[in-house]
Amino acid sequence: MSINLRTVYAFAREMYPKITTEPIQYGTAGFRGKAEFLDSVMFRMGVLATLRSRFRGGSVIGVMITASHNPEPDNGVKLIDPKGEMLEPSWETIATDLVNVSDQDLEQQVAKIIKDNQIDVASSSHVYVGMDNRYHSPRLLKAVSDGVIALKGNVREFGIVTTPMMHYFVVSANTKEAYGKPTEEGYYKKLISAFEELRDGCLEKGNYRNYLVFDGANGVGARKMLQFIKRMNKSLDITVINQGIGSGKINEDCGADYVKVQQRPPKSMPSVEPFTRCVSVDGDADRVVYFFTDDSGQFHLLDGDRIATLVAGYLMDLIKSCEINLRLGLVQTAYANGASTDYIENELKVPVSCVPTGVKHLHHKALEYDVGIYFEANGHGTIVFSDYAKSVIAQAVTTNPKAKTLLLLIDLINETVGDAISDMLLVETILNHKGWDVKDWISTYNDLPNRQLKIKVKDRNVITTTDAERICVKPVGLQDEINMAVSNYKRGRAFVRPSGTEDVVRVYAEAATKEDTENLSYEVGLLVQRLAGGVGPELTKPNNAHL
Ligand SMILES: CC(=O)N[C@H]1[C@@H](OP(=O)(O)O)O[C@H](CO)[C@@H](O)[C@@H]1O
Ligand SMILES: [Mg+2]
Repeated sequence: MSINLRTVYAFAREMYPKITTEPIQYGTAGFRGKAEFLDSVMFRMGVLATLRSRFRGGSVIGVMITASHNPEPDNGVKLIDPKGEMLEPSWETIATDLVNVSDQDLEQQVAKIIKDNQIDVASSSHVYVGMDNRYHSPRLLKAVSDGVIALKGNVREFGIVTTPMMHYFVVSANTKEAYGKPTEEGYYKKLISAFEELRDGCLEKGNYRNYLVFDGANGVGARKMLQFIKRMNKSLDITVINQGIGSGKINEDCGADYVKVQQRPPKSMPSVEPFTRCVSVDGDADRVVYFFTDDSGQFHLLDGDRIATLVAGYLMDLIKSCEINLRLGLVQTAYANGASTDYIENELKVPVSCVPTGVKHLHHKALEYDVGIYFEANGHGTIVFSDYAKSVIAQAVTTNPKAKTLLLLIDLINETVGDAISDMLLVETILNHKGWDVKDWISTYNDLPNRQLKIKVKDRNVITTTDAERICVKPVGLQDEINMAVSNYKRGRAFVRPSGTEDVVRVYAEAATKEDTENLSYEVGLLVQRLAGGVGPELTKPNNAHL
């Protein structure tokens, strides 16, 4: 097979010209931005995925087109490596360089990647591509596929799928189907069979009821949940809201990010019995949070930290009862509620570590344990089992029937990446086995009140951080001022960092009371505006501000 790089250049210039010189960076979760500027980025990512596949000996590389929790006009793209991990960091730089060169320099840049990485361009290449349900996604998917075709790679289009489904397809294909069948039906079948076997016909137990409300964020998660319901043997009774039909916009006033950050139910929430379990996922269904309203109308959130602690407690007990010895560990980020970290360390007595934001960091750290549980507070996470853990569990099944539950859990969990639907089915399994309702679940510890703010600044990269983003290094002096502010609040903690997905600086604050939290976040927000070049509107002063 011969490849003429001229064709790539001609293709790009004719069909996907670069229409902006604004630099774009491969961030926390790939490239993100306004959809109208992304055609050339998509074409080039198709090209890069093809090269990456050749570099990895013809293994399947995945490309997912989505902007996850971002508003509807945004879109984005991320690459999935052969084992289902996020793209290797050194290739993030290659990706950034490739999308930022001019059309004229594209041919030379592609040649450079081939040369630097000694890629055999005549070898075979396989790329899987999928997209969320944004109206501009089909156009962008075509651009990715054209990028693959320009380099004579093989492309398989999966249409509208969730991000975790794409990870599952890639791993299934690269393990020659040992992980599952790389099809939509294969995915449903794997999860549903494990879930139903774990229920074993027992749909309600103790305080656990079989009913829940599912907020699909008007995204792909809603569509897929409806497909799950069709295939499940009534093992869960689910009402799906924000299905993405009609006028609802993706993530607008609904979905996991809205519910977590605003700390309130989606605007379109129907009236339900107090204490009904409600679930919200984000636009590409890789995050999940639970929430409920009590009998006085008060909203309560059960976020990623709650899911992580529930899973850790349950798995620890189960492993113990199987009489096997496995090293279990939990990974969080700085956004984890301080009360959850205390609970993990002091009550569960499980080792816990803190890493920078972004699933790639959490996943990597979790691989150090036999059973590694990782969740971002926003509900993005999963559990990974080492090969050693899997063999010990498989061995235990021969002598202890309880180990069968562990084996089924491994099938239910999408180990490749955080998966909102798989995580939800896991939580439902655990609550069902324990006979727990949301009151039992939330009573394990009390969250510290917390608040996140987004601050607009001229250039968010003036902020740099260290110690898993908990300490701000630049601008000089900002951290000292934050420390001073924090010292005035009981159980106070605050940090700032530039977002990797939005053009904002994020402020996080927690403290013993809601009032203190509001004040602390406001104070730190003002500090960022003053010392890091704030350009946004004046911050709203909390009612009780003492400043
Ligand atoms: C505070 C927060 O929720 N940050 C999110 C958000 O990253 P930022 O870099 O903070 O924009 O999007 C990431 C991708 O979805 C997710 O991994 C991360 O947790
Ligand atoms: Mg997402």
